Amino acid sequence: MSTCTVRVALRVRPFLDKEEPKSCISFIPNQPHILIDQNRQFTFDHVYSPSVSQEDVYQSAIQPLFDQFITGYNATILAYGQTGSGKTYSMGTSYHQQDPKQNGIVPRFAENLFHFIQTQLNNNDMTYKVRVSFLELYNEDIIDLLNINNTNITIREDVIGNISWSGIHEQEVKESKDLLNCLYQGSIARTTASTDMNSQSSRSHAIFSVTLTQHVLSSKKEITSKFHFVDLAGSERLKKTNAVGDRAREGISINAGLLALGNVISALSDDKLRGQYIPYRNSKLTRLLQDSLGGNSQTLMLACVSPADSNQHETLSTIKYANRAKRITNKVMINQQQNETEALKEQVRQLRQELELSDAFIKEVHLELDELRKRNETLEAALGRAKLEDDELTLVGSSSDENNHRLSVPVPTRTSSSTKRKKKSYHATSTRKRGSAVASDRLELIERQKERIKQESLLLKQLKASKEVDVSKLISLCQSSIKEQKQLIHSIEQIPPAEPKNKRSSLPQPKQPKRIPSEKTSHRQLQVEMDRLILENENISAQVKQMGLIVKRVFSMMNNATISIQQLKPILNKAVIIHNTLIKQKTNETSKRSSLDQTRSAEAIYQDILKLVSLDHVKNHATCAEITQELKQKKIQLMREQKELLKERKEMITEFYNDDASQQDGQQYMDERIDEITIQVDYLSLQIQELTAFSKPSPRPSLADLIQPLKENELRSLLSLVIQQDVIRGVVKSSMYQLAEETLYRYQQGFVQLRRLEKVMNHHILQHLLTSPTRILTNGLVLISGKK
Ligand SMILES: Nc1ncnc2c1ncn2[C@@H]1O[C@H](COP(=O)(O)OP(=O)(O)OP(=O)(O)O)[C@@H](O)[C@H]1O
Repeated sequence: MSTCTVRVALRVRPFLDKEEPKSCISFIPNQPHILIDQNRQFTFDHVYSPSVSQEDVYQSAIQPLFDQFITGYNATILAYGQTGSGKTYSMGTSYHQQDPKQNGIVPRFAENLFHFIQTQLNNNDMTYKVRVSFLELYNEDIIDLLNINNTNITIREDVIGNISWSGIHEQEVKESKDLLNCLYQGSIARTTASTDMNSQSSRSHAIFSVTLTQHVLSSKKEITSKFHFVDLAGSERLKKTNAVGDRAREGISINAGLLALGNVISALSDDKLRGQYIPYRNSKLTRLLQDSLGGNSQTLMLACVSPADSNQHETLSTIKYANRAKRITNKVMINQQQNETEALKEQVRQLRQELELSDAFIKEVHLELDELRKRNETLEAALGRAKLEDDELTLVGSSSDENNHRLSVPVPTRTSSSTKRKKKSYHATSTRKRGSAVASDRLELIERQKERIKQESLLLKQLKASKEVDVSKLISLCQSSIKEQKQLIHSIEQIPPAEPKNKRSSLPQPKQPKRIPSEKTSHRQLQVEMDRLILENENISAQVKQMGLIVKRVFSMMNNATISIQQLKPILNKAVIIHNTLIKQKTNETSKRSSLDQTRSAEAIYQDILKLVSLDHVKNHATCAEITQELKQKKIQLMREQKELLKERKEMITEFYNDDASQQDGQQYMDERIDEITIQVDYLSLQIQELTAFSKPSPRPSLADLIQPLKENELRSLLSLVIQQDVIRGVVKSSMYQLAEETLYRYQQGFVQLRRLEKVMNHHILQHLLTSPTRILTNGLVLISGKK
């Protein structure tokens, strides 16, 4: 594995007819630098002026990536820039150019790739397979542009962190023409619309991917590499495009995605943040591009800008964005799949390595265990001595049991030898009891240790005999062994100080016999060790607490509005699927005219119910209300911040009134920050709107209202369903109600789905249905059927 930084190319398009030819950018001949606004200089890997041809761009920036791609490395080109800045033109992902000179990157790449494969035809040891896919990310929905009906796309991350998209339709292509056909077909399906800034503006992010699999027949090696061509939607400012309605909504979603991408780029390019949490999961765009940013891919950012003075703000913003991306480092490797023998050899090598590690580890454990045994022995000896000494002290310092209890002023007396014996045996018993409890704990731990060592040896023997062995089990055994050893130390060190000390405190203290220095040392050592353990314990607790805080933060992040909406989405999608199935079945039934009316009105009711369930009840769900509340608060907070910033901006401008450069800098920063916050506020407004939209309509039809106008047979359809599901549970047969079985089945299916969702949100509606007048009818019907 090697590392490489993200390369950045800046391309300045020519002026468009509608633009006043006043430029905000100047170039330094033969140097990859640009000057914007006369005084701000930026340097990139490549800088292309408007006169640079498509061919030159390809040769200088893309060809090196292509060369890496055919060697087995993943590659990505990210076209970024404001709307109308030339991203699609440069990538060639949308237009079928009449003039081949105008061909963009993808058509040139296709030519290049199949030319390469052609040149390899003489090599009988190699076979090549090319597959393409085309994804669109529109309003946070992933759309498969080569199979619009495909809704199964998921993003996965494997154990070593590689990202793959599964479920996407991949089309195998045999020649350049096929590849371009897929590109054009997908481009047609891509969402474009006219905005004030571009008559053919891409309103979504699009990723066209080419996968090359090279098969080496002799060694059965397989090398698979992917090339992603990412055409990001325009990074326009909403105000500037005069976008309203759906366009504004798209704009917010686009900007939110780009903002998340910007945050990932910032996190990856900030040296201080390197190795820390990268917010890939904040949007689908960043999740899809995770490998291309900081992952296993050679990446080129193609930053497209307009030279027009009127676009200076956006141009500068794009340049700054690209400037940050320069600092990202990716970790790249050839994606090679070995044949089975090689894979097994590799596995054996890894196992050997693990075995060596385990061996060393077990040796260490044994050494530690020996050490512990020795310490245990020393401590036991010390304990024995302490016990003896305590017994002696007790004998010297206390009177008989009787005297102890009877005398208010205890008189130290010299005890007879029989009392002494009694006393000695009493204390010996109590100390023994205490000691034996601790000792039995310790013995148990030692026994367990022995047992574990046996198990470890067995596993080791198996390992040596090359039998299949669970290395992780071995490691876990060793780990628990260490844990128990710690417990053992703890148990040894936890032996309470001799109890008589406390007893003696209320009695006149006899003269303490001199302690042997070695014991003092051992007690001191014990104390030091205990202090160390306490400190260690405190440290661990602090770490656990910190982890807890992090987990809490992650949970709270996961609980944010976007994710909650996403959690709700599948539920709503299910409702849509049920609805679609109904419509499909309805069209199949057109011949059955007699049942059509009934189907239609029952279906309308069913749809209304779905609406109530999927929208109203979702919106009114407690969690949803909480989220809405949180969002509202967040919005208020952001609006406050927005207000503060505006104030700050005003003050700053006044403060730097005499200093043009500082004034512009401050204004620029503030504008960007305000933009970011505006995007967030817009986004939140939209979410709040979505969440609250359906709780407003008045008067809202209740289920009773819905059921009221039903004809008898329609009511029966609905009732039979309720009866089937909730009351009789299959005892009453559908034929009793003269319902076409198909109709009943259909409704049943629908309600089964609703029933599944009941736990989440649907309780009220079913409750209502069962307690409404239908309940009485239901009971009546049940009575009639005589099957109560
Ligand atoms: N280097 C260039 N040479 C000639 N014409 C260009 C160049 N770059 C862009 N254009 C023209 O500028 C217009 C806008 O370009 P394009 O549609 O590629 O922008 P975009 O960045 O993809 O916009 P959006 O994000 O809205 O899709 C098109 O008419 C295109 O032909």
